[in-house]
Amino acid sequence: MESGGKEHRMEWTMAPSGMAEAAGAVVAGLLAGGHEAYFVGGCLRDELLGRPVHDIDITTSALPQEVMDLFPRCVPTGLAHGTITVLEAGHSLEVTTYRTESGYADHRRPEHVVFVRDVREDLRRRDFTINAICCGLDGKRIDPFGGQRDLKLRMIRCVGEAEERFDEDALRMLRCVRFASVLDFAVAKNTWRGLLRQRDKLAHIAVERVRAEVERIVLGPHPQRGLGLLLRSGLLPRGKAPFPWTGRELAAAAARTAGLGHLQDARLRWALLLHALGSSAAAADELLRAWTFPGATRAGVVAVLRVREAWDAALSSAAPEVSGAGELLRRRWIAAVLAHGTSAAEGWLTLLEAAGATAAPVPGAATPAAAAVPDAATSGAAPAPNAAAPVTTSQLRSWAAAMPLRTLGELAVTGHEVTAVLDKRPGPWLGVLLHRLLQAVAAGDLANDPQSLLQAAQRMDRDE
Ligand SMILES: Nc1ccn([C@@H]2O[C@H](COP(=O)(O)OP(=O)(O)OP(=O)(O)O)[C@@H](O)[C@H]2O)c(=O)n1
Repeated sequence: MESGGKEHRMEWTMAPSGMAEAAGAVVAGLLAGGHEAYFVGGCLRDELLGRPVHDIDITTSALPQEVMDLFPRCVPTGLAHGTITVLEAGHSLEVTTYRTESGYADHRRPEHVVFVRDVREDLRRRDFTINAICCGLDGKRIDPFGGQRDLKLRMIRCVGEAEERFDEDALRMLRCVRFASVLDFAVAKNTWRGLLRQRDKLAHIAVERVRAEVERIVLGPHPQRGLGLLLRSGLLPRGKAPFPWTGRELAAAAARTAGLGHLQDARLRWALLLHALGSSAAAADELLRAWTFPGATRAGVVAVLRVREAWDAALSSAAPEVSGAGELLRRRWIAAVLAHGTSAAEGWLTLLEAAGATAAPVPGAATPAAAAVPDAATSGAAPAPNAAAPVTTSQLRSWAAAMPLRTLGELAVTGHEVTAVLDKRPGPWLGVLLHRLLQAVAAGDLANDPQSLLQAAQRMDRDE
């Protein structure tokens, strides 16, 4: 489709390269076909805010069939709701016919969609004023509900009656909290009141969709603000999603997670949150599964919490007054790194530092002398273990950095060589023995050469 957009005045500065041109070409094609067409929704909100634009949506007076006739390269992604995805210059652009909606029996999707001819009717059905602005190729905006004013005021406000908007689609309540959190906007009084009245209806929304919104809040730039709003909204405990905490527990956790926004790694944000909520690794695993998290994210979060549990157990077994407690802690830390991996161990230290930045109590830190305290200072060689001083995160990092190896594959002997020298058939004993060798080498007790390892294997087997 020809761009035909020489007089094109809508300037996109925040859209990925090529997307604005492709969207412009689609709008121009619709206009050339005798229809109305505008850029609409989140793309304009983000462009006006100077935030990255991810998709450019188009709204048009053309009926779905008319859109398909004009653009042969298209996919009828939501035909019943009037949405056609047009493929243009390598970009997918959603083109939706002006429509109104009614009869939201399940508080999720409209039962009836009526195609209309006036773009203002289409804007009226949208959730928030800041999402109900459209703009033509010529750069002229249509903004019947004061969306640009609300962008300036930094305000989330429903289009029309908030209660109605939330009743139509209960997910909009979480979108409201998400936009307020991510954009750091306030929520207009009437909108908030409507949300509080409708909050029970979130129970109608599928857990995946709830999770996706909560995820955007937790992983966004102002997670603390989002959590505070979630708490005040009372949305989550009423939702269908498994959410085992009381408001009081959530409030306590929110107070302990001020470092959340500083964590870059998504896995660590969830781990810190679950840590602050006092969730065990096993409970977190179950919860993240119920929340339909992808397996890799779940495993990453759980591994970090398992390091915490290993470290808690180490602290409670190594009372500072016991002689050699520092050395015991060093060995237990090394065992935790071996068992759960360097990345999870490093994640736990980063998390401790984020929690420590807010003076969060560290579970397991029963004896102040033996608590792991955040200490961002880098240090070179591992200092001599000293139980009389608190174990700092830099100390734990040094202990880990001094490990000569981390995996069984790095041992200078194979299982086959061990079974040969012991003249035994392989069995579960072999894994146990190899791990003991690994731990001994990692802790610096044993050299990683075949002779030392095979002698140690014979000793361990004898002492069995
Ligand atoms: N529950 C919803 C979801 C969307 N919309 C409307 O559809 C547009 C596009 O929705 P979507 O792509 O889901 O969200 P965006 O607003 O573009 O923002 P984001 O991508 O950040 O979710 C929104 O701007 C809004 O006008 C709505 O009214 N109600």
